[in-house]
Parts: sequence; C-alpha cells; structure tokens
Amino acid sequence: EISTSRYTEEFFEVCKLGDGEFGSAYKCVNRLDGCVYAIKKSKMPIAGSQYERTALNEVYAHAVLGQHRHVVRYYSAWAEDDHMYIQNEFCNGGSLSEAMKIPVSEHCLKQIILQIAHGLKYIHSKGLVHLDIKPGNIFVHREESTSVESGTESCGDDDSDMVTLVKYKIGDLGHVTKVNNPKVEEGDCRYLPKEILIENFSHLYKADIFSLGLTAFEMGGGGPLPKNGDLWHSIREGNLTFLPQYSIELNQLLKSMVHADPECRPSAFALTKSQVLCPQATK
Ligand SMILES: Cn1cc(CCO)c2c3c(c(-c4ccccc4Cl)cc21)C(=O)NC3=O
Repeated sequence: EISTSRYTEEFFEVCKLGDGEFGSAYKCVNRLDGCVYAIKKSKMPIAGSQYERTALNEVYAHAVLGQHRHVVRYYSAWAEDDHMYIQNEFCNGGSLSEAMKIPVSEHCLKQIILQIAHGLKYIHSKGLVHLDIKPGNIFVHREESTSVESGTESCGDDDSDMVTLVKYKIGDLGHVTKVNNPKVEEGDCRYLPKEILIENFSHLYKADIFSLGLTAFEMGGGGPLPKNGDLWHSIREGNLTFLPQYSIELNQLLKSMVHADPECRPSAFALTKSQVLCPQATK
C-alpha cells in the first residue's frame, strides 16, 4: 500500500517558519485537535554521528523537562521517510533575532532577562544546561487575556478589558547536556564564554548566564557580536561597552553576567530574585 505519512495525515502545513542547520521548521495545524504547532523536519542523522547525538539530546531533554512557561513545550517526535520530526509549541511572536531590529525598552530588556532566568532556573534545577542561549533560540509568544484573568485592573468597557501578555520561551534544546557527565556540543561561539572553548566544564550553569548576558546586551543594541578576534577576547575579559539608553544598574547587571570569572556571574536563581529586574516594594 502507498506509504502513509504521519506528517501529512495528521497535520495541515500552513507555512515555513525558517531554515537552519537544524533543518526546516513549519507552522502546522493538527487536523484532529485544530491547534497550531511548530514542527521541525530534519534529515535523519547518520547513525553514530554527532548529529544523531544532538537529535537524541533534544528529545531526551524535552522528555525530562516536561512543561514550564518559559521553555518551549514538546508534544511528540517521530521518524519517517528518512526524516526526523519534532512537534513543539508554536510561539506566535517570532524569535528575538527578528525583534533585535528595534532596540528594546529598559522594561522589556529586564523582562527578557527575568523570564529567561526563570526558564534557566528550571532547566538547571534538573541538572541540565542549555549551552546555546542566543536571540535565535528565544521565542516570543503574545497572548490576549482579559484583565480579570491576568489580575490587572480594567476600566470597565469590555474592549479595553483585553491586555496583551508577552512571554519569552527558551527553544531549541539540541545542545542540552547533563552537568555531571557533560558531552558538550558547543553552541554559537558569539555567545559562548571562554571557559567552554578551552573545555573547562566546571561551571556549566554559568555558561548559560554568560550567553543570556550577551543575548540581552545584543538586544539592547550592543551588537553585532564578533565570532572571534580582538573584540571577542576583549568582551571575555569583561569589557562590555556601556549602553547609554539603559540605567547604570542594568548595565552593571549585564557586566556581572558576562564576568570573566564564572563564579562572579549571578546564578539563574539569583537573577529571579534580583532587585534590578523585579524591584520589590521596599519592605
Ligand atoms: C524558525 N522558527 C520559527 C518559529 C516560530 C517563532 O514565532 C519556531 C518555533 C520553533 C522552532 C524549533 C527550533 C528548534 C527545534 C524545533 C523547533 Cl520546532 C523553530 C522556529 C519551536 O519549537 N516553536 C516555535 O514557535
């Protein structure tokens, strides 16, 4: 009988979302539940190759990580006609690499750092590290909600009753590895700290903090980031240009996140409690 394809049987392909070394991602509607998903289709990796390890890493990581509001949710993965498919939550706002074209406000930059720090705190709490945090792997999801649901006050007439909540989510778990016996597959060198490139894996959690720091610095207009050379080394010696459109305290926080000494960088947990990111009413 003609070989049936789960992809075409179960999904309607709306449009291509993008290409990468990872393969191609598509926006799809599931014919049964009517929901929209992002499905990545990639060539079946050669057995025993690094690509196979990366592909398996990704599915294992999603299985362990389950569900978190700041990690892109995984639904299913399967293999057919020499391709691998992974079905993930669709985030409707693009990735931060598209959002980078316009410099973000201080509030927005703090939200990105705070929300991704919550996602990293969750990943790190499972003894895992992401190792490829960068604008292209952070997806934006905007959802309308009535002010009642979101707990904000409304001024009565219903259409102003809607508020738009912006959520940032960590995606692409292809480089995730365990902290204790890591098989490090390096991510994008523009966002990696020096210690990883000299194969010092003693502070892997803090490598994600470094990458989040440079991601935020770039979103704040500090980029484009070098892949190598003198500027690459200068940044890793702790020289981050001051971003004048942001407060001194936010600039200092970014500097601490990309500190040359990983032990001087704040943990994901510390970031979620940072007075700079979520100023608590003074007690
Ligand atoms: C290129 N591209 C664009 C998007 C939509 C952003 O508004 C996208 C998504 C994903 C992925 C993705 C990344 C890595 C692995 C698997 C997937 Cl489905 C890629 C995506 C993903 O997992 N969820 C997405 O929304």
